[in-house]
Amino acid sequence: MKQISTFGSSSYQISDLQLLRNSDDDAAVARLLANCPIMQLEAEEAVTEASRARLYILLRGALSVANDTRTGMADGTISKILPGESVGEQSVLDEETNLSSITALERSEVLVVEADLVWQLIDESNVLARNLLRLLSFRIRAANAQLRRRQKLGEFYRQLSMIDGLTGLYNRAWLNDLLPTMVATAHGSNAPLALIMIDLDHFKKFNDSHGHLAGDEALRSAAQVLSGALRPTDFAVRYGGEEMMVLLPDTNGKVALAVAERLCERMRQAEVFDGVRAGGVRQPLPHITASLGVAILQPQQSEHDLIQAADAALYRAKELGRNQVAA
Ligand SMILES: Nc1nc2c(ncn2[C@@H]2O[C@H](COP(=O)(O)OP(=O)(O)OP(=O)(O)O)[C@@H](O)[C@H]2O)c(=O)[nH]1
Repeated sequence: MKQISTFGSSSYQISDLQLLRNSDDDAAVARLLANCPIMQLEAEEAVTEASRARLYILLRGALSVANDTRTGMADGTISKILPGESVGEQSVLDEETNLSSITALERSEVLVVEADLVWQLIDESNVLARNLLRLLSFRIRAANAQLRRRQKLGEFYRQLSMIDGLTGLYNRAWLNDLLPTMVATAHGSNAPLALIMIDLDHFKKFNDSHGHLAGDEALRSAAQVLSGALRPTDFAVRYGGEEMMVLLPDTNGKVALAVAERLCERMRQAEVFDGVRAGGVRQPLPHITASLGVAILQPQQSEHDLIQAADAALYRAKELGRNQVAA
């Protein structure tokens, strides 16, 4: 980076500098800038002493600015600065180190304005203050818009991380997040909460006989039975390998048992097909069955104990011969 002239001895005009455009008195502003150096950078050359609080106004070429490279706040944003635009306003206003790293994308010429002079310009000509306010307001709006986009994206990924990839049901992370709240809500409002634990029968044998991929298809069919048979206020969760769970808010024991019976029947009737074969023909596989255990949240009961109660009921259904419901 080498000095090639000063603003006063160059042919650049105040109108070339966005931050100083539309002043009442260009000549007065030009006088203040007269001794400011114009530095030349070769392509890929970095601005030296970029950390000093200074204003850099690009006159020719293009700069790349990577934000906040050393604070850990770096968000990977890289901006391209074009002639007339500036870098470093924020650090001058904050009287802090400039944490951007500035590099020339091609041979460039940069006007360097020291922080003291920026303040003098603000004091003596309100054009800089006015343009700075406009610029900062634009940046706040852009930053807010970016923040909103990121929040949306974050929420999207958060929700995605709560869904089981194979079945599309909620996963264990969702359960850990939501069940304590559901239990607390039920206790708080004295409303019943039912939990049905579902486990496919002899699933190991199914896998062994038809292959793991067919087993996956069976899990998907079972999940479809659950999602297709529930009210919008109910939730179906893949609890573990071939264990699933249904949560029914505002549902008493009698109704929960009826729902479990319905699920058991639909599970029995669900068709499972092999994966797509050559020629597109999908082979039907033997039907799967499931055992279901029903539990209703008792006063003072924790979510952990509620799950255990449903698990114990499921165990009884298995003991009684599988393909049935127990409470
Ligand atoms: N295909 C497939 N199989 C799975 C998946 N998760 C767990 N399994 C299988 O599910 C089987 C569960 O077997 P077990 O726990 O012995 O129970 P089971 O054979 O269903 O017998 P019972 O529950 O007593 O009726 C195991 O063979 C697991 O490998 C999965 O995502 N896909």
